[in-house]
Amino acid sequence: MTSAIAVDRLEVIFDRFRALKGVSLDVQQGESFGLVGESGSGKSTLLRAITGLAPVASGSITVNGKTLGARRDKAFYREVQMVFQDPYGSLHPRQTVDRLLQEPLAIHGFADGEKRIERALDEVGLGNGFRFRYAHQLSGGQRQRVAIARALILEPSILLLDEPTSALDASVQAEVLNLLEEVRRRRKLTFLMVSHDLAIITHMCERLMVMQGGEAVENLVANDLVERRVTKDYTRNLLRASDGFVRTAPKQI
Ligand SMILES: Nc1ncnc2c1ncn2[C@@H]1O[C@H](COP(=O)(O)OP(=O)(O)OP(=O)(O)O)[C@@H](O)[C@H]1O
Repeated sequence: MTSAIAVDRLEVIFDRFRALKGVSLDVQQGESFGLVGESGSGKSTLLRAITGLAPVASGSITVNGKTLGARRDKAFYREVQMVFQDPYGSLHPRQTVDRLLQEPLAIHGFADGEKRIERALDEVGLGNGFRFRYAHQLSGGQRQRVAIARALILEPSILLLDEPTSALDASVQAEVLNLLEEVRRRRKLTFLMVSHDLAIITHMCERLMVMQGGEAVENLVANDLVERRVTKDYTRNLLRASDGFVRTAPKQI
């Protein structure tokens, strides 16, 4: 089967700083894959490199069988969409939900906007009643639902999720994670998801990669984390650091 995302020996260099030092990754179509690691390990940089927002020095990125060049074209954004951590920063507060959803449709020249907007709002559990509200009138969870609707409206096959719930309260977090999981099942999406919360990764992802200092430390299946079957001290320390995850995970998510 063609991989959804194949990253091969990717190097990202900011000025002289090597943020990614030859990282390789293979995510199957329909799979949910997690990236974990301490702050600064390069998780977001990897997502940003895939979307063309980080300076790739060498290596390759292949999406659904197509190796990407330096620029991302419109076709790429129909396949791959990103959801960011902060729904306050990623949505313009003085725009209506309708306007926020119209924007990608206009860029991509879709004629069936009405239908798509209704479907997307419905799918994220907001409904048409939210359509003419302003982003600043929404709660954090509602905003993140709008951000998800905006990502889905072009019907991508891959979502890159960068800490999509870490700015939300715990109860809202669980709702948004459940929504993402439902959407993934329904649309058979591929997820590549960054989280510092190992509980979230073990619940949402089938496999994961542990990163440190711009390198891959180890690749695991989610159950390895649950059963603490890890080979590297670094991963063991990550597990220890997120000790609460074992106690709270099963109920909350
Ligand atoms: N635009 C940039 N210019 C210079 N350095 C950058 C830039 N973006 C990221 N970096 C550096 O690259 C390294 C990796 O950053 P990245 O944001 O990918 O880490 P992360 O694992 O996602 O961390 P966090 O969990 O804190 O978000 C860090 O040392 C960061 O300072």
